[in-house]
Amino acid sequence: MQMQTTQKNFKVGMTHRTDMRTLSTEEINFEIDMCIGCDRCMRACPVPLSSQVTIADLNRANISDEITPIVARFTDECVMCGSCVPVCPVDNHRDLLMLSLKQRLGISWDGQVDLSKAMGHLPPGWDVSLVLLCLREQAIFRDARLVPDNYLLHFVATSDILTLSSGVELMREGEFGRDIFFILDGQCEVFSQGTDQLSLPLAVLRRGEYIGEQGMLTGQPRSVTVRAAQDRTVVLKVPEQVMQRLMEVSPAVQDFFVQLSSARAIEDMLSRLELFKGISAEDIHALATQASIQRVEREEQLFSEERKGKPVRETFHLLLDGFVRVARKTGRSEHPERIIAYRQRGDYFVGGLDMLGDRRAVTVTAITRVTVAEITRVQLKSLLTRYPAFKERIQERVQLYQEANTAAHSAVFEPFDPEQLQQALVNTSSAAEARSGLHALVSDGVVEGTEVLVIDLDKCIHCNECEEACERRHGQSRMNREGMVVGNMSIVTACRQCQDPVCMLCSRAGIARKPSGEVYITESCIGCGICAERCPYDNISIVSLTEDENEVQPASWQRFSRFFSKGFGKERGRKVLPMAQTPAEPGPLQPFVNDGLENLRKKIAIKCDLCAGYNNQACVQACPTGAAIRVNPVTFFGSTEDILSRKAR
Ligand SMILES: Nc1ncnc2c1ncn2[C@@H]1O[C@@H]2COP(=O)(O)O[C@H]2[C@H]1O
Repeated sequence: MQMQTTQKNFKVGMTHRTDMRTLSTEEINFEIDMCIGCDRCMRACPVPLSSQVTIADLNRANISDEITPIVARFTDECVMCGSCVPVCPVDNHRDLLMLSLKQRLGISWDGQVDLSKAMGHLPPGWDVSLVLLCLREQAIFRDARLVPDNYLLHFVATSDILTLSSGVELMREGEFGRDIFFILDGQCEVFSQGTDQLSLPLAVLRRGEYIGEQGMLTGQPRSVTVRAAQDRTVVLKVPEQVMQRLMEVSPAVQDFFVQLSSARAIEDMLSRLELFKGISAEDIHALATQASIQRVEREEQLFSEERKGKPVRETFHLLLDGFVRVARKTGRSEHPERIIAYRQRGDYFVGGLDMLGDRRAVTVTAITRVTVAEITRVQLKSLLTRYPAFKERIQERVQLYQEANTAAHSAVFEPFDPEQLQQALVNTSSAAEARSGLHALVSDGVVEGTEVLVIDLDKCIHCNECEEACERRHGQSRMNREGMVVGNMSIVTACRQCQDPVCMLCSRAGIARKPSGEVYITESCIGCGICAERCPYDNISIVSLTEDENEVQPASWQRFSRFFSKGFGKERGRKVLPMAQTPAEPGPLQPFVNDGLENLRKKIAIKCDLCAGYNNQACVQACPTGAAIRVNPVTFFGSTEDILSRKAR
């Protein structure tokens, strides 16, 4: 028996696992010896194909070269959710055994490519080699040693080739979308929506350039509108998961792509900021390309008081996306930190907020996943010297920040207008109460949502109609009306449709987002539970589609399916399949549908999708007193720029 030892890249779709390690050959043999063949792991496995594979097949594959095509496919489809581990009576690490198989088999992009779908959409006169030639014009694909032809072929095979007539819209400003578009031929015009419905032309993009990376990387709505500017403009529309897969199999592409894309995002953001008005396009371009980018995870610090005096204090930090908390240590054990402010995408720090202030450091912590650009002291100083108006604006801003810091000593979040919260229907008895409520909203991440369901407790008669209507419509209630109480409002426990939903990091595209913002479960979902684990707010549940968790009965899925196909848009009690009731765009990823295996699905995720596909929301509609309403929490705050300009008035 010859075991291959080559270690292939195995990161794909597994960013949720931080506890992975490679098993040695001795450990693999030990684990297989321990296995009693009870098959409980296979029954717990959510991958539909697991019904066709036995544990004996997997054990054989683990210790020999006997790998059947179905075991190879199952290994590729394993999402490393870990469902197999807790059910094992002998405490085997079946997940790590699957990992070792994945390593031995390598990535599926090394294998054969099925180009039939791509061939069907080629424009007249085009062939696959021309598509590859055009893709090689993209800076990130230029080096064939980093991205071999076979990877590009897989890339094309799992994407869509579109041929557009002049004027056809590729994306609209403000809509959500996570696909990226590579221009293969022709050109596209980029517009920003000005006032009075006037479009402001920003740029023309040509073959060799790409569009839509900001939505893909940050989850934010499209920053501009893009239309084809020539007849027969040919673009490759690449789903997020396919781009992620390419970046994972070729990490060098990832570094290059993130660097290029961040430079564009910074340039875009700097040229829109009031602070940078009057600075030349060349200087903004130079700042953007030289800035360094940092990805900060939830609850990690961007910088802290302990780093006082370190270079960070002289750096300009620009938040490209996400939310942060700005605080200062109190030295008291019961309230160790005092929150001074919350900052979001587009906000910035100069020398850690206090360059000209009391020179005391602050601690800045990510509340959500954050991307931050750092502009160094040298670059900043050069701007301050060459642009007096910029220097003046910085000084004004720092002064305002300092005032906000001083106000923070009264234990309230100063740059907040309680009237605004009142307008947003929160009727609190005092401004201080509103402010402490605001702290709760931010700390609990409510502000991260785009659509939050709240219940006005003054109007609520506790009839539970909202939850029951949800259950009637979807078969399972997707909400719990009890949640955090702020003033007289209850923040319902239900999906808030986050700005940058971490649940959407699904390698199977089991969750997608409609252009209008609703995040919904797609037909590709297998209920592996990774999204539920990722959701910081516990707003996703997994339901079994079988009669008995331990007895897999494909027939019950078929029964659900029948109701699904008949029950479009109708309320059918408990029997409706709990996923979006429309063929909502964007749909599931092609490789995971239409292969017949959906009939073997065992579980599915459920979450509130704002009743996608219906013309009203069951909970809001059913409330007899009008207590249940939807609000956009970001309107509670405004950006720091808004807040400071209000203060200055
Ligand atoms: N000023 C600009 N010039 C050229 N392209 C842009 C500009 N601003 C944004 N874009 C691109 O247009 C895309 C719109 O969608 P995204 O925000 O996802 O990503 C954006 C960028 O790819």
